[in-house]
Amino acid sequence: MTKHLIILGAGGHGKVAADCAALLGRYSRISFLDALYPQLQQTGRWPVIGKGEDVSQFKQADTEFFVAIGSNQIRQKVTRQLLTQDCQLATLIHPMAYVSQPELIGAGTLVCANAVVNIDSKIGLANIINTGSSVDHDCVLGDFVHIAPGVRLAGAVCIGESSFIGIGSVIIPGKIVGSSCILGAGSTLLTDLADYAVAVGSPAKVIKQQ
Ligand SMILES: CC(=O)SCCNC(=O)CCNC(=O)[C@H](O)C(C)(C)COP(=O)(O)OP(=O)(O)OC[C@H]1O[C@@H](n2cnc3c(N)ncnc32)[C@H](O)[C@@H]1OP(=O)(O)O
Repeated sequence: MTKHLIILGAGGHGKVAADCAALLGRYSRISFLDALYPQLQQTGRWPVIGKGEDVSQFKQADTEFFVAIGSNQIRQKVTRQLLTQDCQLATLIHPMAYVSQPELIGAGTLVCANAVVNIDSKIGLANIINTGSSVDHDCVLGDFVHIAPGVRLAGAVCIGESSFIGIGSVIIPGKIVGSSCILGAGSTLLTDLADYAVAVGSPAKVIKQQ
């Protein structure tokens, strides 16, 4: 337990990531970088030690980084910047989550408490599989996807890059959601969604294109 975890983004989602990381017992230190530093010195029980642009200053052989930014677009940008700088990304799977094949979870992803990722489901880079959500068998999630708390993805659902599936929504088996889509809170998706669609309701209807 000698590694230092540095989390970018000291908001609520960052604290959830730190709480998960602390339970894993892999890290001797957990710290944050945030744009509000130096005014912001602490979040939860963890120190804020610099700004996001200070990454190179803190990069050591024993350091892992985690991007805790809810916006899929900003998380994508910051994650790509870290990869360009050869930073090691942490993958955080809460000890109370069930993940059938951890090797199919992309780097930089957080799987929160009580989430389930069932057999043969593949999760891309820097996803958020939020609290109590389930991704059933044979799903394929692209990079930078956010599955909000309590979502239910049935078997063989595909979600394109940077799409957001809102809290408590449901997608029936085999449906395909394009890239950069938004499915509103509490929706039930019975059809495929084209790229950039925003859909809401039960059954979900497209209300606009992003
Ligand atoms: C731990 C965490 O907190 S993780 C974060 C979880 N957060 C979420 O899940 C947020 C989900 N967000 C939503 O559902 C939002 O309402 C969005 C993104 C779908 C739409 O937001 P906006 O683009 O601002 O749309 P807006 O609020 O203007 O609504 C547009 C119309 O869609 C309707 N609408 C919006 N969301 C929904 C919804 N979830 N279900 C049904 N109808 C909806 C509105 O009532 C409105 O209808 P009207 O035109 O007849 O008045």
